[in-house]
Amino acid sequence: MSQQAMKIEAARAALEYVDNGMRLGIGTGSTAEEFVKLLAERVSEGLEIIGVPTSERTAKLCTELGVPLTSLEETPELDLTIDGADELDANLSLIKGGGGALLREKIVAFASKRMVVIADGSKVVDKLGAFPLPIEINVFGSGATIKAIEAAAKRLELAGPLKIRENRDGDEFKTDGGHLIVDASFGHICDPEALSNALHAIPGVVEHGLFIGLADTAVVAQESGVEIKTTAL
Ligand SMILES: O=C(CO)[C@H](O)[C@H](O)COP(=O)(O)O
Repeated sequence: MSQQAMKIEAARAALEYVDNGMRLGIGTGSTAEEFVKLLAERVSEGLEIIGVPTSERTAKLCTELGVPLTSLEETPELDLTIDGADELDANLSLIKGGGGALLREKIVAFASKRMVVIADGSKVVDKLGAFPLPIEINVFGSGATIKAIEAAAKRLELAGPLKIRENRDGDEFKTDGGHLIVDASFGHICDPEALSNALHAIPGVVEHGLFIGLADTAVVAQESGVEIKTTAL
């Protein structure tokens, strides 16, 4: 099965968690897009849900496909968020933000009673960190913030290149909120919680892509079929 086919299988299996009347957080990325397409089919057949998109990109796709949308201003509490991930470990701690939507994704997941992650098997790791950790930073003072991130990482015995993300045309990538993304190639992160706390202590860091204690279920598509991973909340 191709990776794309596995993404579709994970997205399809995640539909099982969606009930009529739910207020849904809707993720960003290629796996989440497969979920939106399948969700739109169910909506056209009569499923009644309302969704909060985690990016402008997801909002556009939902609107094109007829998935009804709301905002966290109108609907501040959600029943379920379904979203992809760049990496997930056995505790269902995640690295997210490969698509640059980590801030809205984290706000939406935090506003949800549950978060279900959809992924193909390549995203499952023993230790987080082979995928560079996306860190969203304010444009103001970005140089000082990057220095502070380096220093915080050093205190945790982490090191590695920090790279400001660029668009295909070589310009600085800007998030939907107008911030920069720094991709931090720290390698294996032995204590994700300590790194999370250290990054949150830096004023210029808006948010980071470590999602700890947010996901309770992962729907992972492998060659052999779909596997459900859960964590006791
Ligand atoms: O965090 C994300 C976007 O910010 C995505 O969920 C993550 O990058 C996974 O994307 P894909 O499903 O395309 O592999």
